[in-house]
Amino acid sequence: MATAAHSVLPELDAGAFARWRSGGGRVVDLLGEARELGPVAGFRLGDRQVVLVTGASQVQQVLAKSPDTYVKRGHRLKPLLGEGLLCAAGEQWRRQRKLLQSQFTGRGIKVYEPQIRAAVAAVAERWRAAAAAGEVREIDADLRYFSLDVIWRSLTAHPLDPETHRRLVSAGDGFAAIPAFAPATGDTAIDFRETNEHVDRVAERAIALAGETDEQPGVVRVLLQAAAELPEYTERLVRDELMTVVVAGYETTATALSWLFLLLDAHPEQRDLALAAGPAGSDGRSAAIRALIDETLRLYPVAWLMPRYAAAPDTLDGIPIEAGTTVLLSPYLTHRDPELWPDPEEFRPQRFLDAERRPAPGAYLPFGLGPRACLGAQFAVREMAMLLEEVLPAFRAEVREAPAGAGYGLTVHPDGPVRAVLHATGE
Ligand code: HEM
Repeated sequence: MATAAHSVLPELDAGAFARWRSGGGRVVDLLGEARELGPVAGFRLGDRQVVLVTGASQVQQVLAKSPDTYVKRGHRLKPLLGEGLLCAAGEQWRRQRKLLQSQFTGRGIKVYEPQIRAAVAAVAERWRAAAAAGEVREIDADLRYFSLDVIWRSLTAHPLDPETHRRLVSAGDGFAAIPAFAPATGDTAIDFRETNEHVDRVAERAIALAGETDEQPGVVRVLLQAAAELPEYTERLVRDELMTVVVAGYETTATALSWLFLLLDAHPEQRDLALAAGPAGSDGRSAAIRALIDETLRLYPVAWLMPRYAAAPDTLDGIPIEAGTTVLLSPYLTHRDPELWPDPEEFRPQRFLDAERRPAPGAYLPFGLGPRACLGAQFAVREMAMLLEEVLPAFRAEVREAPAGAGYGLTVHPDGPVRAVLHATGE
């Protein structure tokens, strides 16, 4: 909460950034150091002021209460996704969001459930064969395939084909080259031509395939209708929006699922507890599975760093914020704040089952908060839950090779393949 008396921004000393940089440290370590200074803390990048906001009420203020003060300006994905929803701003963003919102409400996503179910069945079939053969599988690759298949089927009513899969995996390598926070690492411009070529071809294919079905799937239909009626919906914008949905929803969901299987491997009792919470399809089982998802996203909120730009002066926690300041929010650091989350490093899904202890506003934000919160949050949770409802009772994934740690790029991700043997358990 803003107070009348102004305090001074606690800042990392001038040498901290230089020391961190020359030591080849990770961005998360620098930010972790800043977080120790308080809920609102700063450091300087050359002549640029950066303010890290991790306190719950201040996060709430930036994202939910004052979204017109703290705006998105540019986006790390803009060279690839152009004016798509993730990168758009101002009035244009508002119009675009309104158009797609109806497709992603609780009711809107019901339409996609048969497509999700088909993608779940394909994973279960692959895992059944792998379990029978005792094969070691890269389950992170299976989960990426699954989340792409879900989006592709939802957009086009067709299963993912090998050509599209190949193009999207290549494009994904282009996205992976994007640093967590470009100014911090000083990286030079990346050449996105090849990635954009893949993205263009995939968008063309999505539109062509969606046109083959009589009943065009929701998102594509809505976009093509807009293109026919509204001059601002150019061919390029339709492409940007379609690819935004694919890109924003693919790696994020797959990465969250990879973390979930790694956490369950380290805490096998949590799988047993979730299955014991009630029979298949019961409310108890659903709530327990939802808690596994929520707790995974608390420890590993895939979009772990969200930049904003102060378009006007403001006060945060009594600290004046000048217009032009870069403001960083980190769900990852907020979710691991011991003042907000007891024993924050522990994987304890039960904390989400206790209705009396709802997180404070601003303390939990794996999907962001406020008007720019994730468009696909309900879709992502539904997709993850439908997969888990099917595969958790049927298989236990025994991880044979786990990555050494986390990579902190555009997403926080396991920094290597997750190799596992699947044991058929057949509930
Ligand atoms: C576990 C999975 C996911 C996570 C953790 C996640 C996280 C996020 C976060 C944190 C934001 C806000 C970024 C910011 O405020 O700067 C966001 C925005 C967005 N997400 Fe997701 N997301 C996920 C899945 C999806 C899916 C499945 C879709 C689409 C089907 C999607 C589409 C979008 C879009 C379009 C935006 C931009 C919204 C806007 O600016 O109006 N996301 N996501």
